[in-house]
Amino acid sequence: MKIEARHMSWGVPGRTIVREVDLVVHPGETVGLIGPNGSGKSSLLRCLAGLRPPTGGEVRYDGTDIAGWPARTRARHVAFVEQTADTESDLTVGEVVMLGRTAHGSPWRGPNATDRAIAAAALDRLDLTTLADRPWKQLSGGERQRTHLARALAQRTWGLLLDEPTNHLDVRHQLELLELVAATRQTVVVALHDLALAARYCDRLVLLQHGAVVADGPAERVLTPARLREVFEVDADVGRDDAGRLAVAYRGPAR
Ligand SMILES: Nc1ncnc2c1ncn2[C@@H]1O[C@H](COP(=O)(O)OP(=O)(O)OP(=O)(O)O)[C@@H](O)[C@H]1O
Repeated sequence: MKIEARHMSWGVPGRTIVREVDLVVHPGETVGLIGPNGSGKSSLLRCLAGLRPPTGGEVRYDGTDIAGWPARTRARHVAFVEQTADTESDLTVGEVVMLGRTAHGSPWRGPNATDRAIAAAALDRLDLTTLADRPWKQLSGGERQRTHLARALAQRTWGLLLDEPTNHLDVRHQLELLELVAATRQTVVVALHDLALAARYCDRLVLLQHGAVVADGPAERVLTPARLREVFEVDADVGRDDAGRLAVAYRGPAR
């Protein structure tokens, strides 16, 4: 599925937060959304998910403007894992993952055998099978984050939008999650703070500054020392490690 923003803006009264973004994410592509705190990554993802109607321009799925689409229709196209998740629910991990099937079933019946099999596979993929019966609110931050990704996978959509999915994860789970994301045939937009991981696992990087796209392309073109200084306000060396992967070494905050 192709996900597109066309001259898309979003804001609150008196303030434009996402500015005339033009973005095309091709079917199967993994695009990394990077930018400093407050640059508009979460806001843009919420617009792409259809949770915030743009104040200008359009969001399109496979060329169709999604304005006015019911939530259930959107949920059959795109799964969204937000940065902050509710902690008050009494559901078990398995039940949270089963929520991913809601958009596919009839509201008058519970999950069927197919739903159960899909949810079990998603739990297994995120290494959560042994936690399936645990109350979700008792989990650690990283376990909760993996549960939300499992819920999103159980949704079986062609689009996947992820807002900093690695921020609570230990190193092994970060790498496993990003390998999974990079390997999926889904169209993915993932906001990431770790620039080296973004460079390694994404096909392309889109850099936001003050709500506008200031660079869009392969990591080696986007992550230049000059741009890291200008946008992230850090002095950094960008090179290649022994395996040929892009490496970013920070010297410190720009002075
Ligand atoms: N509903 C809102 N009302 C007012 N301001 C908002 C609203 N949502 C976001 N903002 C502001 O818009 C800016 C962009 O926020 P957003 O969360 O999109 O940034 P971000 O790039 O995801 O940041 P971070 O890296 O810190 O998660 C911030 O200054 C934020 O305070």
